[in-house]
Amino acid sequence: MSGELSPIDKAKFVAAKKATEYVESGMRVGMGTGSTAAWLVRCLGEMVRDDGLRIKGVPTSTRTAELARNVGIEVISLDEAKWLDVTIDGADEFDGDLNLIKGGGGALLQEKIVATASDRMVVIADAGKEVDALGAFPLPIEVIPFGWQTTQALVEETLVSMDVLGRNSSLRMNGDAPFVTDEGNHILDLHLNRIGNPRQLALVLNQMPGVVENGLFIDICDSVVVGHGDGRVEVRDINAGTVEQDRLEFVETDNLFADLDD
Ligand SMILES: O=C(CO)[C@H](O)[C@H](O)COP(=O)(O)O
Repeated sequence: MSGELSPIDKAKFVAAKKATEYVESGMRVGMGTGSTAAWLVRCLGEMVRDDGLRIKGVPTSTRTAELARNVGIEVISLDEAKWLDVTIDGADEFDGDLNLIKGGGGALLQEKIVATASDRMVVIADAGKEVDALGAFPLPIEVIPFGWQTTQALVEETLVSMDVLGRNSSLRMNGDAPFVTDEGNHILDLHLNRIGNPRQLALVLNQMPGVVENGLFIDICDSVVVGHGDGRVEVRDINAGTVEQDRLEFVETDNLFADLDD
């Protein structure tokens, strides 16, 4: 790959690299979706090829499955794995209770199923993803295509009645057509600004007909590895707060960049 990585990509890389410490040979590993999770998959692929790491990976999207196979990770389905030792994934926002907004990449449904089927969920994120209160990032909800506009109206009406939303949601697009998830559904992005009670909102959303899943991950994440552009990383733990601070070097290897080559 030509050119220097941006500070944000370095931050994502060091978070991902640090999180590989949660992975040992023989484990079944859930692998997230997005640009940070892609660094994790590349790092694990390098360890499989160069260090003899033996893992079975369960991807959370077709994109991640393709990348994992390309870097030499054995890919199995969640039903083959049945239960996972650890899932490592990115996030769009995390708060002080390690609750998350996910789904910016549109893979929230598989991501939530996989994370919930894991002994441990580790989030990897650059420092800019940390917030006091969730909601500045638009909250994605996955809805079935049938009657999606009726579902959107129901969601908006309900949220207005809860004083959460001023009728501000949008259908996610992919060019001129609605974005379609791996499950064949659409995504509505809810522009909320600030979510006062994420736990209640997650429950309310999932009770609505037509809503398949929402991007609030409540009480699912166990640890967050926060990366900085200068190589510093911090590990936050749900029970123990910040448990570790470290600094990693960014080492460019051809293997790591194989899928990024022009
Ligand atoms: O939830 C996700 C995909 O559905 C991603 O983890 C989230 O959008 C973060 O992505 P990135 O690492 O590219 O910032």
